[in-house]
Amino acid sequence: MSVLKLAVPTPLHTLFDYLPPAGSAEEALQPGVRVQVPFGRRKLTAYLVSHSATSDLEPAALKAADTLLDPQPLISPGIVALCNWASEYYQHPPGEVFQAAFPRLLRDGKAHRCNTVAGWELTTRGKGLPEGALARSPKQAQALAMLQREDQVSGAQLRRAGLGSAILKALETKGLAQRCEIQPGIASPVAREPLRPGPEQRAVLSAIAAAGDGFNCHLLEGVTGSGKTEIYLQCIAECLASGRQALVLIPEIGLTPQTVARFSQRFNAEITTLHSGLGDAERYRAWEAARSGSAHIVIGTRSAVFTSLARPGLIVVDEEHDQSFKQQDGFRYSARDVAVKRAQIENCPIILGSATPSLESLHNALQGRYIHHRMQQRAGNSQMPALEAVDIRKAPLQAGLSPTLLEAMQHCLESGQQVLLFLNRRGYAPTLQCHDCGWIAECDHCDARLTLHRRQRQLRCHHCGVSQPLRQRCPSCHSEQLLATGLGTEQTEEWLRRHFSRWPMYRVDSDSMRGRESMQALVEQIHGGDPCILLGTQMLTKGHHFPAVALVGIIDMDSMLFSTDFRGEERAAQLLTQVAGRAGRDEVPGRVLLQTHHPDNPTITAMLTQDYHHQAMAMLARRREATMPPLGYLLIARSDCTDAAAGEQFLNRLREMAQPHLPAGVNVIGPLPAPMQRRAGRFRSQLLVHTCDRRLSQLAARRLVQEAQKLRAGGNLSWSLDVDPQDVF
Ligand SMILES: Nc1ncnc2c1ncn2[C@@H]1O[C@H](COP(=O)(O)OP(=O)(O)OP(=O)(O)O)[C@@H](O)[C@H]1O
Ligand SMILES: [Zn+2]
Repeated sequence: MSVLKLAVPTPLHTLFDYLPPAGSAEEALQPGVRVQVPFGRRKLTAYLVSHSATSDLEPAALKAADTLLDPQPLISPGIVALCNWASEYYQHPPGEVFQAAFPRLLRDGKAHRCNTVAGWELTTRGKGLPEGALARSPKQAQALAMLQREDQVSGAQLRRAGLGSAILKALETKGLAQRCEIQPGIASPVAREPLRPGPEQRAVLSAIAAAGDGFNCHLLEGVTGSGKTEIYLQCIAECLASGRQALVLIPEIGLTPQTVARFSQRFNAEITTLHSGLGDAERYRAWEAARSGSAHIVIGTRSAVFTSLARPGLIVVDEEHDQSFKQQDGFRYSARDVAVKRAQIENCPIILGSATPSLESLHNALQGRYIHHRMQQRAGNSQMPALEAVDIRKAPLQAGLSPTLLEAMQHCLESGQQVLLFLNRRGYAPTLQCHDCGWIAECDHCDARLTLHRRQRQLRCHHCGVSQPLRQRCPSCHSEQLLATGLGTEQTEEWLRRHFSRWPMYRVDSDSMRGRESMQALVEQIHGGDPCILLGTQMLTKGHHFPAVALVGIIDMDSMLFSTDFRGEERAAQLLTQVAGRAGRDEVPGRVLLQTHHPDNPTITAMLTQDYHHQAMAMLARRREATMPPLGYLLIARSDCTDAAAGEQFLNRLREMAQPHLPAGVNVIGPLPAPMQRRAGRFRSQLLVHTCDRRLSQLAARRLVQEAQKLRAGGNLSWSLDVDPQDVF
């Protein structure tokens, strides 16, 4: 008897046993094929993981799968292995993990169709003809010559050459040509002239080449503007030349148009993009191009890491430190870490690139697990910008801007350059308060204040999305003295529009930049190089290359200090280095002004006196002392419930049940309320598990999930386990 072990998309942490569908051939049942199964009263699309000779179920209880949906697996054995690994490592239900490897239409059980194009090729007989044959019918001779030159030619290509189907049919009748299906773009891609690498780039390129095309993880730590993208491009050119595909992961959708443009300028190749902005049909087509091998380069955000490739040859993770690589709900995985595992499984090299590498990757590089490459100079003739703190204690601020910053802006704009201002808070003001009684506008569903959005005359919660009309009076004492306190981008924008009206001003945050097109249009404007003011949140900082920006102003540096999370200082240093790195990327030298009330704060002095690498080394030493990641391992079990007490009770029970099975060295802390305990009307608590050993951490993760499943969380309580969480407090 053969029993199928299936990953069925349910929240259960197990594979399910089914008998093969009636009449299905044994050899068709390969890992990775989709199978439709009866599940309760529903029909679900499941994925075959493995076979077994036996089942723990009684033979009578074993159901047969309904139908085999694919004649052969649509995902490669590497992706099957990757999903199995991820399900185990992240302790996430296998069915949901396998879903990540398929586009929605296929998850829903739709039949698979290739993106093929109808075309023609020569038969064996046709191939045997000498060049210049069929001279008596010139059109047929022309078609023959074309088919001899290129193995396969699409119908459209032939028609463009004036060769209609009648001519091809004539060749078919003579037994010289036959119809075929061609995968578009399969022709070999051509790389256009690369830039001449500088000395540092040359060293990196030859070190990467020397490591070979088997698995190796390269950490490319290169200061902002050092030309990391050029390294990716040249490595991709090598990969394509050897007939393989490259997968490039980037942090955010906002970056796609620019990145894709840089790649398509360099390569005459099929480039496909995968990101959350695609509709189901588009996503399916892009996925199919990657899977079938017709796309040479696949560029995508987080979830693209699970996309099957026909001939994987290289993986690049750009801005590898970026938090958006971590999925924060449902299947909580780190796309960067999954990518490294994938490269190992597929036995291909991977490049993790950043000016501000995560402490995890840096640690791995220092331990010798990754090959470490550094570039400390900017590419071409540009220099690293100069950083200065602006002490704003007692300074008269206008919309958050000090006289020093205003003067620098004026000077920069008048000399024809662009200014970039960074303020990581959207809206007009983060707080609305009654001056007479002290009432503060708070969200009814979250432990959070409402942000004032003045233009829309709304109060909005940035955590649950709820909004309400702006009130005229305090609901508590009816006073009209409502004060907007604190500063958001909308407020600074309003002021700048009045006082710097000579220059165009662009606000870039998730309120003003809805959709990919708006960002793309703006990027083009900025590249035009005319003087202007850019004001934005971190959306503006990520990886953009704006050659004309000469001044960067960090309006509220202090909001980046004093985080309680253990990753707080790492994030602040990364963000600041990235923002500062937008300045002076061309010939004009850059200047960065940091406005602060705490000029002597150690984070600020470190920023001013050391580069990111040195700060990171000091942070790593502190992590080592505290045995925190990457020198310790964390898990968080979370509960989420409309009833605060029930959630905490659940975690208490979980702790009691798991504790006796946990070996020494596993420390369980909590349950404690989550940092923002109430969010969108639900109360969140958490249990923190700390160990100094990855094996122990994995053991604890398995045990927690086992016990949590026994607890059968009922009603509206849900729980989750987060392996290698991003935030703790
Ligand atoms: N070898 C080279 N010769 C001349 N110019 C180069 C060279 N390499 C890169 N550049 C140019 O330097 C600029 C910065 O390069 P790039 O954007 O790749 O840097 P980066 O390291 O990716 O920066 P960031 O981390 O800030 O995104 C680009 O305009 C690029 O064209
Ligand atoms: Zn809310």
